[in-house]
Amino acid sequence: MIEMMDVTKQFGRTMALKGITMTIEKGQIYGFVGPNGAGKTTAMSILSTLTAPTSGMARVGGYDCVKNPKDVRRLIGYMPDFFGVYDNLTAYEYLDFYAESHGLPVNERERVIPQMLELVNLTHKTNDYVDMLSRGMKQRLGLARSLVHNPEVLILDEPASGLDPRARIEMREIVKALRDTGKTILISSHILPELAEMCDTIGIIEAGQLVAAGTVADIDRHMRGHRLLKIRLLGRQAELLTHLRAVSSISNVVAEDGHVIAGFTGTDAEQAGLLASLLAEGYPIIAFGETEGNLEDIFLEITKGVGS
Ligand SMILES: Nc1ncnc2c1ncn2[C@@H]1O[C@H](COP(=O)(O)OP(=O)(O)OP(=O)(O)O)[C@@H](O)[C@H]1O
Repeated sequence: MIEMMDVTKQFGRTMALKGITMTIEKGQIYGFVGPNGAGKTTAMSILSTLTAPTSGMARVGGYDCVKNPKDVRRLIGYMPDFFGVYDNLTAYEYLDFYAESHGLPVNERERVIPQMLELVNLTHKTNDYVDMLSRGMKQRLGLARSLVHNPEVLILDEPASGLDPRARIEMREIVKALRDTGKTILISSHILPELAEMCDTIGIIEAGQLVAAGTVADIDRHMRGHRLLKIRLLGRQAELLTHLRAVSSISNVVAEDGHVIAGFTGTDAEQAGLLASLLAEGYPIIAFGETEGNLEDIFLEITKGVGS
């Protein structure tokens, strides 16, 4: 349903995208995760036909985003990360304005808009002015706006940004409900565990490149052989940090909550050897093992903070 083939985008001297290739099947929910400036918004705005790629090809529903933008726009609902709202319109009028601009006739608008307001839990705000709504409500109204023409594909750029935990959960539940209606969804977020729960596939993007993509389990597998060791000891922590930083199979050594965490690329036997050597050096170790990589750890391991 969504395809990008070696897409690049250059803004002046900045290469915002350096060759992104990805496919999203119909009915899938795909999560883009990446640090600030990674290129998520740029990729989404290319798919939404608002930005032309410098090279490569982007298609939605088989239509080329550059050659057939009207066909693409009919198929997609785009919720940008920042969107203006009109101060002197009510929630109903706001949606009516967008529905009309999509060419929906009056009777259709009268049918659809209350449904959209209900979907995003804003029925009670139907006649309230948009600028009086809370941030979470405005985000939900923005989502409703992207849905008024019943698009098959949704492109949601950080729909939960700036929301409190309850509003995030509400937004997540709405996105899941939309997934259950069979829509294909591309969503970006910094909220990694939420994406893991919602998405079929996660793409980790950094400095304009897709550095890993697959199911959460795939990405985890990709990271095997790059396990995280967690060591707890009674003293000599600073000394251990220096010691580990000099070991070639170890990277990213940090002290965290009374533990030492280190990336390790060695084999099981080498891991056993490392423990034996640390004990032989007299380090007072009380726990030594691998930590379960959650999505947050995996993300931090894969991305090194380039370009953020
Ligand atoms: N219109 C533009 N003109 C110049 N540079 C741009 C423009 N839009 C984006 N960029 C640059 O392209 C890079 C990617 O930006 P983009 O907004 O796509 O990242 P992002 O992953 O969405 O980040 P964030 O999480 O902060 O929204 C950044 O270096 C940004 O400064």
